This record gives sequence, structure tokens and C-alpha cells, in this order.
Amino acid sequence: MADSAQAQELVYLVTGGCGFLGEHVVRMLLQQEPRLRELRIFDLHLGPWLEELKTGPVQVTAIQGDVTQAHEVAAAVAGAHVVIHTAGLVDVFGRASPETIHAVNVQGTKNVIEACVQTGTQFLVYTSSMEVVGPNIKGHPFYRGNEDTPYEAVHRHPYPRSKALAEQLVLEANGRKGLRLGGRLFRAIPASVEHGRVYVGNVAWMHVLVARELQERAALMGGQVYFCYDKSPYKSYEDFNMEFLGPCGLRLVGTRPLLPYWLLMLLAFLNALLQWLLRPLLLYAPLLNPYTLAMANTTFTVSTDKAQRHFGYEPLFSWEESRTRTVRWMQTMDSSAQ
Ligand SMILES: NC(=O)c1ccc[n+]([C@@H]2O[C@H](COP(=O)([O-])OP(=O)(O)OC[C@H]3O[C@@H](n4cnc5c(N)ncnc54)[C@H](O)[C@@H]3O)[C@@H](O)[C@H]2O)c1
Ligand SMILES: CC(C)[C@@H](O)CC[C@@H](C)[C@H]1CC[C@H]2[C@@H]3[C@H](O)C=C4C[C@@H](O)CC[C@]4(C)[C@H]3CC[C@]12C
Repeated sequence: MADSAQAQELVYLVTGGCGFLGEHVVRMLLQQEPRLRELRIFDLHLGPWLEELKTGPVQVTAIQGDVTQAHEVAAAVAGAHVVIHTAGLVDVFGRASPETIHAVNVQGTKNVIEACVQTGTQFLVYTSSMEVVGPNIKGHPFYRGNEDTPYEAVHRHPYPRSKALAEQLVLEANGRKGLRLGGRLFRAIPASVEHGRVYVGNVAWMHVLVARELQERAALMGGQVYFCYDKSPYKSYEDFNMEFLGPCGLRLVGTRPLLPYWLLMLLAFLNALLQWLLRPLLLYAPLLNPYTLAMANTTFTVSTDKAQRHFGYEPLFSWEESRTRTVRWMQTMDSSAQ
């Protein structure tokens, strides 16, 4: 728990607070934000683990709600000093309709912004996504770029489009008055295709830090975009996954993709066709579709220190700690699934 020497007077709201990132943000706030008086956790699906948080000095308020419902959002935001908006629908597999993705990611963000403006909450931290930048539909690589690296962000897929629209809304609102195994995997992606990954604990820490520092440095930080980053190594998506799957007993077969790209594309399009044909009967949402294959095969990594320069961000967890914690998390997930 955080040091209680400082006055506890702040009310934080975390939307999507029971999600993968949201839970880390919630727990990080309780550990790292000494000024917390009340922590509101707003989510469509509340987790049972929230109960264990209610024994500490900070008032933890669980709110079951839907960001697409403006009145529910307004009620949750009212009186909050800081809102960290992580609630979102992460879907690149075609599970949800484009309309649903838009409703949650765009309209939901509009509702959060309007609630902040209407109820006078000055500080809003929004969780965007690398996909707001790319990879674009032309497959242009983004090699160790930073927030200022020029890149033609062109999207057709519902998820990146929704995240780009939502991010734009947030930026435009800045300054508004009145916001396991023993299996084998077969390589499908060239090892040379770098993909950016960041440990969730460092992402959560960055959210907490930016929310705190934003209150003191609004002139510098307001309206800014910050890439999340840490010391995670630059690797292909599959090689990076093996950092965690290897210790769990899995092995990646092949130093080069075992199937030619054209065959993977054919399989991806067949999956997309099958998804379309089966949709009236059942939801068929495999990992491999044209969008995920293009994502996996396009170099997209960042190299920046903007968060360090603007608000002193340093990763809380080293790469070794991040890897150990992730392996441990995977092993607990695997044992609970058995
Ligand atoms: N996981 C990643 O790799 C990644 C990377 C970059 C950005 N993001 C972004 O981070 C945010 C959180 O992602 P995550 O990985 O934790 O996903 P997640 O699915 O684990 O968490 C999202 C949370 O939002 C909640 N939610 C969904 N629809 C809601 C609604 N209508 N009303 C209220 N709550 C709702 C869900 O119940 C869930 O708890 C998202 O905005 C996502 O776009 C995720
Ligand atoms: C079937 C093979 C080709 C397999 O290797 C495909 C992997 C594919 C499922 C992932 C490759 C890249 C991933 C995405 C990327 O890491 C960034 C994302 C942004 C974030 O906001 C949400 C998750 C994701 C879209 C992530 C999803 C899985 C991949 C597409």
C-alpha cells in the first residue's frame, strides 16, 4: 500500500478496471498513489477479486456499468479528480461487429469525455493503441520510431479505426472547459520482423505516473501522445512469445517460416470466407485472418524516451522481472484451467 504521509484527498476512476490492463492499473494505484482517498472501478464485468481491495485505507468503489451508456458514465465520473479510461473492446478477430466495436471504443470514449467536461473532472488519461499509428494497410514498416516519426496511418479494420477515432476525440477535448505444456509451435513469421511489446506492469505504472504528473504539468503534458515502452527486447512476435512459452515447455520449430507467405495468406482468406459463411450459424474467429497475418508480418517497434523527458517515467519492472512475472502468471492460468 502507498505511504499515507501525504494527504489522501484524490478520487480516481478507472474504467475497464477489471480488464487485463485495468486490474494492473488499479493495483498499481493502490501501491503507488499516496494521495488516493477513493478508487472507483467501473466495468461491464466486475471481478470477485475487488472485495480483497476493500480492506485498506483507500475507499474502493466497484461500479458495474457500460461506457456506452452516458448516464452510467456520468454518475461514475461525478466528483472524480482523475479518470483513467482503459475500458475498450479489443477485437481484431471478428468476434464483435464493427458497430459494437465503434459503440464501445468511440461512443464510450465520447461519453467519458462528456462526463468529464460536464462534471468538471480536469484530468483524463486514455489508453490508446499502437494500431492508431500502424501497421497501415500498405504494410509500411515502422522501425524503432517515436511519437514524432512521420508515418502514413491508414486503417480499414474496425478496431484500429475505432482507437484512432477515440484518440482523436481525447486529443481534441484537451483544454475543453466546463474527460503448458510440452508442445511445438511452427514458425509462421520471419524472425527478422520486429514487434513492439511492453510488460503490462510497466504500462500500468506509466498510466499511474502520467495521471499524477498531468496534474502538475498540464501545460506540457496536456494533449500529448506517449508511447508505452520498457526494456523488453525487440523480437518477432513469435520469438518474443517463446520467452514465456519456452520456460513452460513449448518449442518453436524452424528458423524460417515453414509455410510460404502466399499459403498463409490463402489460409487467412479462407478463414475470413469461412467466418463470413458460418456467421449466421456460429462464431468462427480463428487467430489467422488477413489482418492478423499482416500485423504479424509487419515490423512495428518504437524507440522513444518522451515519457521519461516529460514526466520522469522509468520502467518499474526490468525485462528479467517482467519475463519472470509473465511466466509465473501463465503457469497460474494453466493450473487454474486444468
Ligand atoms: N492488450 C493489449 O495488447 C493492448 C495494447 C494496446 C492497447 N490496449 C488497449 O488497452 C485497453 C485495455 O485493454 P486490455 O488488454 O486490458 O483488454 P481487456 O479486454 O482485458 O479489458 C477491457 C475491459 O473493459 C471492459 N469493457 C468492455 N466493454 C465495456 C463497456 N461497454 N463498458 C464498461 N467496460 C467495458 C471489459 O469488461 C474489460 O474488463 C483497451 O482500450 C485496449 O484497446 C491493449
Ligand atoms: C496466425 C499467426 C500468423 C500468428 O503469429 C498471428 C499473431 C497475431 C494473432 C498477433 C500478431 C500481432 C498481434 C497484435 C499486436 O501485438 C498489437 C495489438 C494492438 C493492441 O491494441 C491489441 C492487440 C493487438 C491487435 C495484437 C493482437 C494479436 C496479433 C494480431
